[in-house]
Amino acid sequence: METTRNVALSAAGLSVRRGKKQVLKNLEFDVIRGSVTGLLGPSGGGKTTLMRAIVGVQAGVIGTLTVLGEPAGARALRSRIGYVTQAASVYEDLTVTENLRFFAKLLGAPRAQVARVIEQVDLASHAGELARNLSGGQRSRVSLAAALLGNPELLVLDEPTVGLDPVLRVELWRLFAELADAGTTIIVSSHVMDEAEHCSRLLLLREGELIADSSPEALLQETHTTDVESAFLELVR
Ligand SMILES: Nc1ncnc2c1ncn2[C@@H]1O[C@H](COP(=O)(O)OP(=O)(O)OP(=O)(O)O)[C@@H](O)[C@H]1O
Repeated sequence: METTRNVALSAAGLSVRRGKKQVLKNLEFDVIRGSVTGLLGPSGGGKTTLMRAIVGVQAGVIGTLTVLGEPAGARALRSRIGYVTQAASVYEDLTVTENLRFFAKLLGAPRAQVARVIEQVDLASHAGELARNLSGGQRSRVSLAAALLGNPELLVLDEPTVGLDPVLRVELWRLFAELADAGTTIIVSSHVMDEAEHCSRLLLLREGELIADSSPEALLQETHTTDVESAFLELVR
């Protein structure tokens, strides 16, 4: 049994209805602080909806969802959570540094953190470039850098590795591991099953249901498979 202090997230009887459709169905899980949890599953499975519920921007949430000891959506959580959506939010006519200075000001984060977060996402050589001239992957890293300002305790990242080349992908996973080692809890979604190996814990969502809640190693063992893609296929058979 985990102590409450060690639990970053706790969901019980968590359901979400969007329009006529029930898109999350009675989810039950805990996430331990300082872990990297992968939210995996096919498109439309409910990953983004679950992330939106965790950060408190999803309507129609039923059940219990406790985040860092507070009910999801509580005002006190705003500065404690960093959220990166699939669509990068950057100002086109500002440079990378100017974008981050702006976000630091909004958050009340020290300006001195700007250079650090730019370094963390490997954009130092592009710091003076206008956002409009960046590639898609570079823009999404600006959003990630903004989410790192203020040292949030929980990072919620929706498909952060989409559009990145393999080298950058590996570097980003290394950064996530370092942040987790330092105590940050990370929830990261992906529909690339291979990325599961970088997570300490996997939550597999399919059509709104949690079909696995396991470590990558245990999942492979339980399903007698050698990769997460095959494990997933085995589970849905
Ligand atoms: N605004 C909305 N109104 C009604 N239903 C929605 C809305 N947005 C998403 N849905 C439905 O909710 C379900 C889950 O969508 P969600 O975006 O959470 O899935 P996902 O696993 O993140 O998919 P993807 O990997 O494609 O981003 C889908 O069936 C989708 O059609």
